[in-house]
Amino acid sequence: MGKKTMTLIDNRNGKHYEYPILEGSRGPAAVDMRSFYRDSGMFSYDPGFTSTASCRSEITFIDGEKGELRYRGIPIEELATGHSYLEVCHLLLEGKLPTEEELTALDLELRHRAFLPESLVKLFETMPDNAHPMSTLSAGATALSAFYYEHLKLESDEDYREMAHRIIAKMPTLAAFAYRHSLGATYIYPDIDRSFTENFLYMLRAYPGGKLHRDPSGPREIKPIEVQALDTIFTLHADHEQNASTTVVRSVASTGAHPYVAIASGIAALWGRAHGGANESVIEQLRMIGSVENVDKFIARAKDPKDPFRLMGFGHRVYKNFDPRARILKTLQDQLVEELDLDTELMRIARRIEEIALSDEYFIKRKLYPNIDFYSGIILTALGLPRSMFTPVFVIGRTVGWVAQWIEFRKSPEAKIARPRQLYIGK
Ligand SMILES: CC(=O)SCCNC(=O)CCNC(=O)[C@H](O)C(C)(C)COP(=O)(O)OP(=O)(O)OC[C@H]1O[C@@H](n2cnc3c(N)ncnc32)[C@H](O)[C@@H]1OP(=O)(O)O
Ligand SMILES: O=C([O-])CC(=O)C(=O)O
Repeated sequence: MGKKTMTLIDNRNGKHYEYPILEGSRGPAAVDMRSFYRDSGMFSYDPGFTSTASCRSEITFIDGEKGELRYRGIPIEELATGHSYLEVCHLLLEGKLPTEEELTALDLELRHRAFLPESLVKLFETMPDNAHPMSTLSAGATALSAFYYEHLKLESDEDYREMAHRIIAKMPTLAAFAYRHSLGATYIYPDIDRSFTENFLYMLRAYPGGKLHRDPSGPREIKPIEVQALDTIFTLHADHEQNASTTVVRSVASTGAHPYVAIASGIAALWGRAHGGANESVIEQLRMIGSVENVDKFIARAKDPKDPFRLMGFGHRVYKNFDPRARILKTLQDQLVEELDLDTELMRIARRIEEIALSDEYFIKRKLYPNIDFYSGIILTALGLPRSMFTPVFVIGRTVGWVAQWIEFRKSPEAKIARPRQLYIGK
């Protein structure tokens, strides 16, 4: 039996084009549309890429209507409750969860690679006092490309692994140094005896000499429950298919640039309020709302088309249902409320917003639900992180996703330079 084909018609001139139906496909995407666009000279106009797939990927699956998320086929709920962030890193990079030996090897490798080249540390000194940690972090990631220029040419799987592990391991150190620089505080170097996640809290909290103490007004002991909560937060942020920052990472990859520069570009893209920067804005907004009694007033503002005010942490391009990560964070908040002394007033405001929004015609019609950024800030605050470090935490968690997507792109036989067309409307 011959291959099945589909006929597409260019309705500008009635010309017919015939293409083989892709194996296993159903519906309108059954043929490779690129052939049609190429042969007919047509292209689609899709600002914001609302319905354009830029790649095929095996890494992350989202069903936005149902509110489902899976990394390499495993539901996020299972990963967040039953596996560590390092296991998730292995899963994303290698396509499977690690054995015990593989996990130990990855853990040791990341501990050893957490240190920054000493002269890179001087870069932080060139930044203005009070620089936002996201500026410094993005500059630091770019600078790494100069120190590890050899990663421009990757040949073996081992080369790819080394490149990936190096940047994943160094990102918490870059973020912690960026933060300490913004305070004018002495840098605390990674402690090889501490795990990936604990080390980050340690580098943020310790005094020079590495001491931690129980003084509630100063750096405090790191509780295992804090490490576990932050580890879960890293897992929830680890990947999210072709979001804006990952799209930037893949676009930069498509020109053949250094992987660490692509990741620095991802950091820049993540910073904006419409994307990862929303986690910082949510807390600002909850504080601005101030009390449960004021919630209605701000909901009314969010609905007013003439008012630019938007509810931060609400809405998502793909989820037309509750973001499953927000659900997990909400449960985590309930579990931590006593032990971590969460800000219950902010929690009450957040829950009231959610309650009103989910029963309001405006939000229902537009399918606007809380996203991951809505609930993360309250937990991060209880962990002692200032607002300016919320998006850097997102960066630390997401670095593995960016790297995995970069590698998938570079190894794909379909990889092409990212180069959309435009509709010219000028003279
Ligand atoms: C990790 C992440 O990146 S998750 C996203 C984090 N960002 C935020 O939380 C910021 C607030 N949310 C938003 O700005 C948007 O919902 C985005 C950027 C996340 C998604 O944007 P898009 O998919 O392009 O949706 P778009 O902006 O077209 O919104 C669709 C409609 O919902 C409304 N809407 C979307 N989000 C909100 C919101 N947070 N508050 C009030 N109204 C909203 C829009 O005004 C628009 O209404 P209209 O149809 O009457 O014009
Ligand atoms: O997928 C998106 O558009 C944004 C998002 O939730 C993420 O990057 O985690």
